Amino acid sequence: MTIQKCVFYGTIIDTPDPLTLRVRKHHVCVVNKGRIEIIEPSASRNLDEHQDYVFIKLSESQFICPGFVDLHCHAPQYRQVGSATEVSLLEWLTKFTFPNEARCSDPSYAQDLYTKLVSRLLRNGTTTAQYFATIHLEATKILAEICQEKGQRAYIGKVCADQNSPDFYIETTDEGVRNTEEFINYVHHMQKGRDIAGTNALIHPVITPRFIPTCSINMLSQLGQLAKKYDVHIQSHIAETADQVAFVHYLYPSIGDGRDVAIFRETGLLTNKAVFAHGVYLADNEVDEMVASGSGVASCPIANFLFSKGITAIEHLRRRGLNVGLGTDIGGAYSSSMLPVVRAAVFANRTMDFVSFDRSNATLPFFPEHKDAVVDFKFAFYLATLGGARALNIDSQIGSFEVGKQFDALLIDCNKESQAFDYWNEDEMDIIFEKWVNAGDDRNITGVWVQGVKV
Ligand SMILES: Nc1nc2[nH]cnc2c(=O)[nH]1
Ligand SMILES: [Zn+2]
Repeated sequence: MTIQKCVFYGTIIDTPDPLTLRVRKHHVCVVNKGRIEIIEPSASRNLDEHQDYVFIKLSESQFICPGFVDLHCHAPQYRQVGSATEVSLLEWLTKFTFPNEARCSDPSYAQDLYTKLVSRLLRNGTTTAQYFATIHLEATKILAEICQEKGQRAYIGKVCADQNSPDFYIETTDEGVRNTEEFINYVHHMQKGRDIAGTNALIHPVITPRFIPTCSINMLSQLGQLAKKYDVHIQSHIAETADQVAFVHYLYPSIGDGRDVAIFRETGLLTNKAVFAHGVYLADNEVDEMVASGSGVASCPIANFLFSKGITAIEHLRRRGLNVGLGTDIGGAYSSSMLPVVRAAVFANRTMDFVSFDRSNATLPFFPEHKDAVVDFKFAFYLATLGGARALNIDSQIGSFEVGKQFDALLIDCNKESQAFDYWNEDEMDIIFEKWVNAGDDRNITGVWVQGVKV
């Protein structure tokens, strides 16, 4: 991997906010040391001064757009993607997922699986991923090394679980906390001296209590202390299914109101660096508390259809001020590409309009009001790029194309022989983009850059 100085010339597309598809035709985007130096209409630019740069002229069917941010992905579950889609969450965990994740006690198994996963996600255009690994320190370090080597921006957590887990896949409180601290130090050490763009490291450690049922309060509190000591990111699951919410209340009825948000708050895990998956069954007062803490939600609409029997009410949450992005939730869900997740977010939120119709007596905790802006393809694309970056607190670095931001980008060609839809060159660029989002796939992704490096 070499650091490239590049000039892209052609169409640049991004979503600076949920309602705006910004299409900049006939522009130059100059990238140096991983960052965007210049974005300007090409007519105003004399390129002579960039003669030592690699010049990439896009054709009429091509554009560049931001790489995807997958906010919630279980790396070991890549082995089971596409299977076990017919059971409830708690059954799925005990029957399929815990035995599968336990296999990562073997480092060579993890090496092979994680190599396949990271290659696949990069091919699918995921330039940033937030990963749950497993309880195993060694395998989690392997995942960090693979992301670094392949050049994917990654937020990685060693999963913590000291209760309500099978004998073959559990750790003591001490092991979980000690190995989390060792992993944080390991990653911080890995990043020393690598800082290609002058600021951001590529790999980041994340404190990762699996979900409240598998963690003692002692473990959660010690993890909260680690989060404070190292000022690092946090991830877990929150308000995902009715069973899970009930289980948490049964375990910890007297900690706050016995619900996820209160317990994360009481244990120091509700911070502005925390991203929680799902958030389907959040009450409005809980949303407001999350907003005040600066934490965010990773909506995983495919998994929500399969497990949650509910929908993350994206626009409702956003309107209250919550940061929301999207996650594949590999492998509770069956897509390893963010494009089907974008489409599912549109479907799920569109569904709210008519599922709620004529159900005046039903209690629908997941969408208390539903007169919100439509989550359309551009809104969902925003969530999968800048929205996710914002939830991770790195929206000043990635997620859209601005001078000074790092260049995490995809080169999309909508006129490939093998692609899944047809190309008409009289279509406007915004239509071509929409068609790719709705009908395209990785066959259209002809280049992927992270921090200005082609990966
Ligand atoms: N979707 C999902 N929910 C969880 N809750 C606890 N663990 C998991 C998991 O692996 N996937
Ligand atoms: Zn998950």
